[in-house]
Amino acid sequence: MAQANGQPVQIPIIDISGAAPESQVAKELVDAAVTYGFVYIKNEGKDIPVEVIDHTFDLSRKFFSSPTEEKEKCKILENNMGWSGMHTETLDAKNQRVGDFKEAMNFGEFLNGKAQQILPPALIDHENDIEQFEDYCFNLCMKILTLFGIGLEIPDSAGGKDWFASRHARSFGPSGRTLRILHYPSIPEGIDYQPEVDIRAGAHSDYGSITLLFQRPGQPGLELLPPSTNTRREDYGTTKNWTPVPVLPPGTENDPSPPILVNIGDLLDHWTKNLLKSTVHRVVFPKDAKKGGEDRYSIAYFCHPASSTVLEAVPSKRVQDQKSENGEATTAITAQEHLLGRLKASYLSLYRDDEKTEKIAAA
Ligand SMILES: O=C(O)CCC(=O)C(=O)O
Ligand SMILES: [Fe+2]
Repeated sequence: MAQANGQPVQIPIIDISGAAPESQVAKELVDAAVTYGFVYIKNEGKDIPVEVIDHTFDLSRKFFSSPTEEKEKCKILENNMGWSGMHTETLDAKNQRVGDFKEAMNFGEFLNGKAQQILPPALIDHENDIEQFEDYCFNLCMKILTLFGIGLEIPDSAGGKDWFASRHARSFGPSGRTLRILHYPSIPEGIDYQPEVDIRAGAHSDYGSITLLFQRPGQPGLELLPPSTNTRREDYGTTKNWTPVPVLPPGTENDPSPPILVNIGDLLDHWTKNLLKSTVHRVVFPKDAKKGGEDRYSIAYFCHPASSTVLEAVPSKRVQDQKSENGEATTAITAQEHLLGRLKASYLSLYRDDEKTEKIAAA
């Protein structure tokens, strides 16, 4: 396993399919979230059928190989839905020379099975499939959030195991939930590629409560900074603490599909007073990238509580015993305020004025 600061980093692989007692699984999940902010969920197709995942990757390939003029028709808007082309995002502007070597397509929430955005020609006939995949992801997130309720020992009198999950329920209204397909091309011939500064997705942490990440065998590139290394942002470009996150960690090589990675986002980190860690990660080119190599495709599902959720104190002793970063009680803001704060910090030019901010909030 890869080393960071001399310490082996071994992200746990957890089977949540019911083979092990729930309380044990919940404890392992919380421990992984506290130590690494990342955990692998063993994937034997019980929560999301393997063919559904494979089909979504097929659709992703179909979309990204469609003509640019078609993709332009669904260009990303201030509501965070749509297509963003190569180099349009720069996730770690301090340490990057050019924008990310990636293109992505964001799907916002579906309403009664219908997308609330323009779908590109390549996907227009697959609205149901995409909605079905989104639904599987949502249900898996609810299961994981329930396990967090158990693992953090929220008393039944305070809402118990449903405490987190219920605040994510669709019936509570809109949320920042986003399904994102990503394509990282291999390096085109003749480009002035500089491995020290050119990166597929710059260092960042995710914004929501939890993220699901689907990867493909033979398409590595994800790396994380273990929270224990306390790496400073200004050192992201040079630090040796970056640790590869393999697509197929030992023991999963023969599974029907790679494990699904789950990572904690900034909102859940904030909500739990930094007990569960929102870990910085990035996507790099393979070491021999100059020789071409495979394109990388991944799918991320960013789960958020309902926008109106007040991020009040979590009724868990373990969370309450946690000192806030500034030593004071965390002010209760809403999920929506939290997301807007993070979006504004990252995409200042896009969220320049309050009018746009309100549009996003209403989305
Ligand atoms: O593509 C990946 O493996 C990671 C993507 C990611 O971190 C993100 O979109 O937030
Ligand atoms: Fe991410």
